[in-house]
Amino acid sequence: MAYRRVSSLLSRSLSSSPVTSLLLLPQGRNSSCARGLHRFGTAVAVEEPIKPPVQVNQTQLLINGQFVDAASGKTFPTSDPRTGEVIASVAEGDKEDINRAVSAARKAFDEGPWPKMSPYERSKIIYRFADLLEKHKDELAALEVWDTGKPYEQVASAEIPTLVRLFRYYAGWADKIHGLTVPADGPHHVQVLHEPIGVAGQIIPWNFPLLMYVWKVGPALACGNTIVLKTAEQTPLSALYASQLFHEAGLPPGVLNVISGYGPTAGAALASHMDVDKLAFTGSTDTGKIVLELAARSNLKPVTLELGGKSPFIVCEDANVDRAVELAHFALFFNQGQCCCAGSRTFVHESVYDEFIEKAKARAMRRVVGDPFRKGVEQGPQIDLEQFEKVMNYIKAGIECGAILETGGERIGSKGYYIQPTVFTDVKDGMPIATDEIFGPVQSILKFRDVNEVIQRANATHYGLAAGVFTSDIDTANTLTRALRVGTVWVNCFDVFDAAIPFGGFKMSGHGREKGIYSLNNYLQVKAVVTPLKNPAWL
Ligand SMILES: NC(=O)c1ccc[n+]([C@@H]2O[C@H](COP(=O)([O-])OP(=O)(O)OC[C@H]3O[C@@H](n4cnc5c(N)ncnc54)[C@H](O)[C@@H]3O)[C@@H](O)[C@H]2O)c1
Repeated sequence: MAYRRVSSLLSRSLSSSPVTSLLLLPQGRNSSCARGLHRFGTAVAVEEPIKPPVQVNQTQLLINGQFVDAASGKTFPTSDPRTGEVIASVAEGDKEDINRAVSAARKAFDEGPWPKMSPYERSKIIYRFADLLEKHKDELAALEVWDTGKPYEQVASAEIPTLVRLFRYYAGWADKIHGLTVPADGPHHVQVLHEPIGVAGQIIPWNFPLLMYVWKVGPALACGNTIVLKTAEQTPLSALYASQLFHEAGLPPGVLNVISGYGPTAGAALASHMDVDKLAFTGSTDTGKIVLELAARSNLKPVTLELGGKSPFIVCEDANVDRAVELAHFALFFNQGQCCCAGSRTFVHESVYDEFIEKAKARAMRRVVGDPFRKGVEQGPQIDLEQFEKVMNYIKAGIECGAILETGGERIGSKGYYIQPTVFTDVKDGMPIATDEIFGPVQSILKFRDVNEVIQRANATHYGLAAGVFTSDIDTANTLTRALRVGTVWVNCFDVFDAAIPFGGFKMSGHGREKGIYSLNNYLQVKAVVTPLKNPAWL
């Protein structure tokens, strides 16, 4: 996912010349290669990794305002996706640590001061935290890049500013949340109070550790809740660093507890905890089903789910092909293809198909892959060996199913998890690369004939997270935006994320919406208070 800043980076790249002059182009391209036989050489990824300009200072669990070891004393490694080498050993939270964190959050909720504090005081603490994030943006960006492998420029110029903006957005909400009075039949005064829901359990994935952190923590704290957050085991570092800053900003102990650890232990303990009042989960659809069941089998806590996707990106016949190619490329390859809303089914109208695929292939071959700390790099490594192997298996499946491998398809180097930007054409709807979430730099291009056909094919999936529509015809745009069964449609743009725009899925892409005014409802209880009136309701 990206943000306004990413879109502005993109608009810049759309209007500027291609990045062929940058270093780190994939080497060894053979211009005489026939379709399907292009090979990227060893390239940049094998160079000596750049030393990250930051130290890891915080690896313990955050419980009740203190950094502590896991009760078991266990640790687990977090690794550098550029090399697979260990960055740090991190305290491994499990059920007992979740219990400790939930009781700290419970006490902080029941006894205060956070939910009982004036909303303006809460707002000021969140604003102070946003200022501290800005002050420490370089360390934060470096930690995020080291732990995730995403390009430094993306994190520094898009993700951190978005993180700060989102916390300011939620700081602004804190003192504007209020209930209603409603008219009732008869002499009754009816107030509808919007109260914090209580202790929020939150589980986040590894693809956007800091942005998932603010999507969860921002609205929950603005509404006056307390939190136990379980980070992804692949990327525990940035949330610990940020949460330390939150306490420097004045967050009371116990309000935000952060547990690093694995899903089936720490995550499952949180989802099934009897004292957690609400669960918010972002991750895969399979794990979403598990946590929903755990929530139901324990205390029926309400659950919001932000899950996977297989989003269509539809290029219509009237499209400016150059712009469509660039946008479709961005929609898929951004963040190494590791986006829940990646435009991973590129539907192209038959009248522009041939031109589109030649240009899409050329664009993928120009993609700059390398050490994410190096300036100008567009694509770093995949997050870990498991994801790397998953993506490589999908590439193999694409070839075996008869799709045409236009470019890419191989690992770059022998260290770390770099994969060549890969483009398949002649993809058919039933192929695994057209049905499954690959979560990697693999573009699948499908041909279509008319709008009704592409609507039916685009909707023929269990997912419903997002879609891109590229057309200059207002009627086509209106038809598609209404017909597509997804939570977000981007028309002639993609990955435009803004604090105020709700995000979430139809169908098996999830329940509920994050960001915007809708995200507050996830963290509020509605209480009706009815008192008799001596006089009629309206005098
Ligand atoms: N819709 C969105 O907003 C959005 C955003 C980002 C990522 N995602 C999705 O996330 C997935 C990638 O992330 P991932 O591989 O980390 O997903 P994942 O489901 O494997 O893990 C997500 C989180 O769930 C935890 N978890 C795993 N098993 C668990 C269990 N049994 N009980 C409780 N918690 C458990 C993990 O430790 C991690 O913190 C993709 O499918 C992607 O589409 C969705």
